[in-house]
Amino acid sequence: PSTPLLRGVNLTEIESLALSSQLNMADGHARQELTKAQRSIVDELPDLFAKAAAQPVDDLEREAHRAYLHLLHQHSYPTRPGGVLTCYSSSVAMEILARSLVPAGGGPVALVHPTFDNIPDLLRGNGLRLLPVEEDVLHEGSVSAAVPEGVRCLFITTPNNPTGRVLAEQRLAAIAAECAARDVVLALDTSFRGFDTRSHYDHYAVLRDSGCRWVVIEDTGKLWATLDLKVGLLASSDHVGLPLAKIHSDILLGVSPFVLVLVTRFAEDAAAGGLADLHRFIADNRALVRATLADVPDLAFPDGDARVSVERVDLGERRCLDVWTRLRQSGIYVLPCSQFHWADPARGDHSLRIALARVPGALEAAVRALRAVLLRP
Ligand SMILES: N=C(N)NC[C@@H](O)CC(=O)C(=O)O
Repeated sequence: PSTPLLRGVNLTEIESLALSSQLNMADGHARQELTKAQRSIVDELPDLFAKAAAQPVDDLEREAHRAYLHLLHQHSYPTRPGGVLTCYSSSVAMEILARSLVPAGGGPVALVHPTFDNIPDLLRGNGLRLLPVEEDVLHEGSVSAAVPEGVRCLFITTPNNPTGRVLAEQRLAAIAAECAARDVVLALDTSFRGFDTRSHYDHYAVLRDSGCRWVVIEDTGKLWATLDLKVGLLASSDHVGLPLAKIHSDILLGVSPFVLVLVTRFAEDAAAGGLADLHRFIADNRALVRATLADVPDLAFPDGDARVSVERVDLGERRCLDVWTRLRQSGIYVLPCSQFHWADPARGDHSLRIALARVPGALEAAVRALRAVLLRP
């Protein structure tokens, strides 16, 4: 049986246990130090606050969309009114999408497997049935297998969490064409795309050219240590045929213009070299984890070319719950992977996920403690 003690507990509940720990390597939020350039943005906050108060919020929203999406080379995003809805977080955007799919009727939602469990939880919480689509089926092989028969929507997290796997441009085009032919809504969660330049081809141009009905969820919250001051973006095709704007209005009037201005400034700094620096920072932290654990027997890193801000560790015969529990006794937190395998949790019972957007010193201390636990029988 899967890790019984964590049965019925979701990943976010496990992450919340770690929130006050100095050695929290659990959640995928950005908790590294601010760079010098980012600190100077924070020093400007009083002026940014005044700017946010003075300018029309429509302008600030358009500026934030453009700064963030152009940073990631997404030049063809929809600019029509309501084409990109701004939310407090990507999970709020996810909830709006899930609710909008319900009246559409039709079959289940096909969802990439594994992926972060709040996605299946939000979909199921709205009464939708789910069909898992394994990453290998999604990324390779016949396109018709990637779009199961009778589904109303195909939902893909790319880059995926926790694997970091990125949907290639040609594959996206092929899947989008299949969805167009079968009138299946294609939904992408691209929350981790900031870390991986392989996901910086213009997804919106590919989706637009395919003619399919599509939705994309973006998240500014994973990249910069802005204390979760962030926005989620809910972009959609003009013929998506889902009541996204209506449900969005049920949930919020709008996000804080102050957060919009902050996101714009961080995105501008990222475009001026900050994003490349962040990529190097995450790569160095990934190398630190792998070097520190290099001499531990019966251990592997299954996502060899991952670039996202998390790293999965395959524990061999060891059970993730045992390791997680022993680490927690020292106030150190990582994330067990069972719940990522939302359709078959046992497949995650022998792996952990380590957050990489952390202060290197803290990360090293946590991974050294993990090494000690793994070396002790
Ligand atoms: N709404 C939720 N559940 N938020 C948690 C999520 O942001 C954590 C995450 O995505 C990760 O740890 O990979």
